[in-house]
Amino acid sequence: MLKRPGRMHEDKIQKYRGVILVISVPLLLIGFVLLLLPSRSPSESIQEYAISSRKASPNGGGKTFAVVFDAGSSGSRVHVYCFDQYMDLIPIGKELELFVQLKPGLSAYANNPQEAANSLQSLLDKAESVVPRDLRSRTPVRVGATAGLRALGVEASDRILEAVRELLKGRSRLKSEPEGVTVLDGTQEGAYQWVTINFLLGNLGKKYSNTVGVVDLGGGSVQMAYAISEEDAAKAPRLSDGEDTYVKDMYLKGRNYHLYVHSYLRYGLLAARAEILKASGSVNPCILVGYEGSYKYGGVNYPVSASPSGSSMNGCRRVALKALKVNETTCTHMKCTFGGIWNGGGGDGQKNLFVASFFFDRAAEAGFVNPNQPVATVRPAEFEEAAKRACQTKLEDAKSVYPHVEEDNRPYLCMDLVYQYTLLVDGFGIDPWQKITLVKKVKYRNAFVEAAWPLGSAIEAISAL
Ligand SMILES: Nc1nc2c(ncn2[C@@H]2O[C@H](COP(=O)(O)OP(=O)(O)OP(=O)(O)O)[C@@H](O)[C@H]2O)c(=O)[nH]1
Repeated sequence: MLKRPGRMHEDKIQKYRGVILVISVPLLLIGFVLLLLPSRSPSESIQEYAISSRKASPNGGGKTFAVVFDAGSSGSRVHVYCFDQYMDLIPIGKELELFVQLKPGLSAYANNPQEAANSLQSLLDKAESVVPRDLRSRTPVRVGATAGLRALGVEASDRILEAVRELLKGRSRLKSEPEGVTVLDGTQEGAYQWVTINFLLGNLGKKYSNTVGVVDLGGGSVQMAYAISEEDAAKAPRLSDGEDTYVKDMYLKGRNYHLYVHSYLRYGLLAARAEILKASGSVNPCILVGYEGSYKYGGVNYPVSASPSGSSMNGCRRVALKALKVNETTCTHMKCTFGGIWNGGGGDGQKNLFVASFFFDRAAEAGFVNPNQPVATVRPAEFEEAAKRACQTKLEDAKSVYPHVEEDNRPYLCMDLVYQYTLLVDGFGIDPWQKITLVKKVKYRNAFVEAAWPLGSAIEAISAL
C-alpha cells in the first residue's frame, strides 16, 4: 500500500514553513527569492534553480486556493486545490480537490481560437464557484497546454493561448497573468508530475533514494522523471543544440534534488499510433482484423487496414520497435533510452516507478487492473500478456470481449498494449518482471488526489504569491 504522509510534527512545521521550494520554470513569477546554490561547475545540461517562498500562504493563517487547467491533447481538465499555511492540502467540500474534465482538448480547435477558449468556460465557472468570493482576486489561475498544442506549432497555439488569456481576464475574477497561460515544455510537465506524486506520498524532504520515479504517458508525449545522485547529475551529458535540459535542480522542503527529466514528443499513446502506422505502411500487423479505415492525428489522415492474416503480437512488436527507433539512433551518451536520449543513469530514485495516464487507462480497459482502484501494482510482462490476448481478437468480437474500450479505440487495442510494453521494456529498459505502480489517484490523508502534473504547478504558483 502507499505510504501515507504523516501529520507534520511542530519542529518539522518550522522547517517546512521556512522554505518550501518547488520547481521553477523559466517564467519566474514575482516575489520569488533566488537563493545561491552551492557553487558547482555546472554542465550545460543542468539548469540550477533555487526558489524559496518566505510564506506559503498570503492570507496569513488562512486558506490559499489555486486553479490549474491541464490543456492536454486528448482533453481539457481543471483542478482546484486549497492549501493551509503549511502547504498541506485541505478539503474543498468532501474532496481534496475539485477535478472536472471534458473532451476534446484545445488542439481540436486548431483553426478557431475563440471556440478553443470558449470550450474552457464551463470548467472555469465550476472552478470559480468553489473559491470563496473574497479570495478570488488573490487566487492564481494557470493554464498549461501540453503536447497537443506543442504539435500545433507556434502560430496556431499562440492564437489559442491569447484567446484563453482574454477569456480569463474578461470572464473570471481569478488572478490570471499572461505568463500563466503557456505551452508547458515537456521537462516542466515531467518535473511537475514528479513533484505531485512525491508530495502526495510525503516523500518531499526525504533523501533522493526515498523518492519515486514517474512515467506519464499522454496522448502526444511521454515523460520520465526521477531523482538522481549528485555524482550522476555531475555526469549529465553536455547538450547538443536544441536538446532539452536533462537535469533540473530543485530545492524542496529543505532538500536539494537533482531531477533527471525528459519528455519524448510524438511518443504519447495517440501520437505513437501515427509513428507506428508510418513505420509499417497502411497494412499494419497491429490492427484488429476486420478494420478498414483511417486514423487522424496532428491534422494528417493515415489510411489503416488490418493485415489479411490478422493482427499479431510479434509482427506488431517489430513495427513498434521500428517506430521507437530503439536500435537506429546512435547513443552518444553513457547509456540511452531511445532516440539517442540519455537514460539518466538509473539508480535508487528510479527503483519505484509510478506510471500514470494512458498506462492506467489501457490496463483497466484490457481487464488486468481494476478501474475503480486508485493504484495497481503490476509488471510490464502483464502488458505483454494482455497484448497477446488483444492481438488475437477480431474487431467484431472486441466490443463483447472489451466492453470498457471506447469504439474508436477498439481497432488499436493490440497496438496500444504492444506499444506500452515495448516502450517500458525496450524504450525505457525496465525489467519485464520489475513491479511498477500504475496510478490514477494517490491517497492523501483521508481522500484521493489525481496523479497529475497540475498539483506540482499549483504548489509552485502559491509559493510565488
Ligand atoms: N482521472 C484523471 N485522468 C487524467 C488526468 N489527466 C489525464 N488523464 C487521462 O489520462 C489520459 C492521458 O491524458 P494526458 O496525460 O493529459 O494526455 P493528453 O491529454 O493527451 O495530453 P498530452 O499528450 O500531454 O498533451 C487521458 O485518458 C486522460 O483522460 C487527471 O488528472 N485525472
